Amino acid sequence: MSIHIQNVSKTYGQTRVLNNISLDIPSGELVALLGPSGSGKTTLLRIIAGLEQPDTGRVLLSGQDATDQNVRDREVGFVFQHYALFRHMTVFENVAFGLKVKPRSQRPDGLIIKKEVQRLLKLVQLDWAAERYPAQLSGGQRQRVALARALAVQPRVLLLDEPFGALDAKVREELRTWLRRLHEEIHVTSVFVTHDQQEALEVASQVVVFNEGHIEQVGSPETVYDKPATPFVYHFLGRSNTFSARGQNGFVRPHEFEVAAEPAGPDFREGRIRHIHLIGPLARLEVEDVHGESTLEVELPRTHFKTLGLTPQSSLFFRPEQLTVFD
Ligand SMILES: Nc1ncnc2c1ncn2[C@@H]1O[C@H](COP(=O)(O)OP(=O)(O)OP(=O)(O)O)[C@@H](O)[C@H]1O
Repeated sequence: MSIHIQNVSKTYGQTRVLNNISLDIPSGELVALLGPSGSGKTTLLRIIAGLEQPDTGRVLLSGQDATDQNVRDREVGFVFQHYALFRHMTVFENVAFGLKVKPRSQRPDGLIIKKEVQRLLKLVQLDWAAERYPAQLSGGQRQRVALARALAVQPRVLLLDEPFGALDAKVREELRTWLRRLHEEIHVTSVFVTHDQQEALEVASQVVVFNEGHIEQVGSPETVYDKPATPFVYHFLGRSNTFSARGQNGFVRPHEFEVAAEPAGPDFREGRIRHIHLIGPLARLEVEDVHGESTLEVELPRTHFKTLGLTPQSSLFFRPEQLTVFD
């Protein structure tokens, strides 16, 4: 199902939370709403769901105006950060819930419900846990149950609000890959809210970057990272240094420096290493620009770092491989 947001604004008290937002989400996409805390992502998600009304503007689902449509009639599935599973019900009963509470005329019979729940539990790789209670599962497993439960009613769109927000880093990473694969399998239009750049870039087919109630840029993960439309997008998507070269002011990412232990050419600058952080396969260096009086962050593969034989206080020669300049 496609989603069209047209000129949506929303104000709470004195605060304009969404400022004339327009956004088209084609059917079958997996879209990330990415932005800092308070930028309006959740509010937009709730407006798409029908849990919140926009002050102005419209929401079209499959081309039909749904602005005044009830939540129940929109056929959306919801997954929140804090898995709101029923604690007194087994995993099976949790997933079956949405089907069992349907009006009698639409309710599938018991055997069909059973088959459907088994299919969904297989899809989220939890068929072995059907008889367990939520308390007997890990956080990541509970989120997968929540997803299976949301899918049970065959939503036309799946809305996820920081679905992995409460989980630890390793589990988050596993679930990202898992969500992307699941989406490839079921292809339901999905929108998820995150403030984690890595998560958005890894999982989504399209990323929508929010800032203070407006959209800064919409594009594929490659586009928003490689061709940021604004300085805000550039800074939000990764670490950056302010840099001037040949009379131009711009930005350089820490990994975009060419580095050497000796002067290696006329446009190399000299710096002094202040700190060395070894982070897994990377070496992150804090480097004081000898002439510029600024501190820069320089990142290079740890193997390369080793071959240079650098120590704290050594000199380092560097030049940007590219300078990103905004007009
Ligand atoms: N029901 C409400 N009443 C009043 N203010 C609200 C309400 N809901 C949200 N806000 C305010 O609207 C702004 C945007 O909130 P929203 O939850 O959409 O942001 P967000 O980008 O999703 O942030 P986060 O990542 O922290 O959830 C915030 O300043 C928030 O305090």
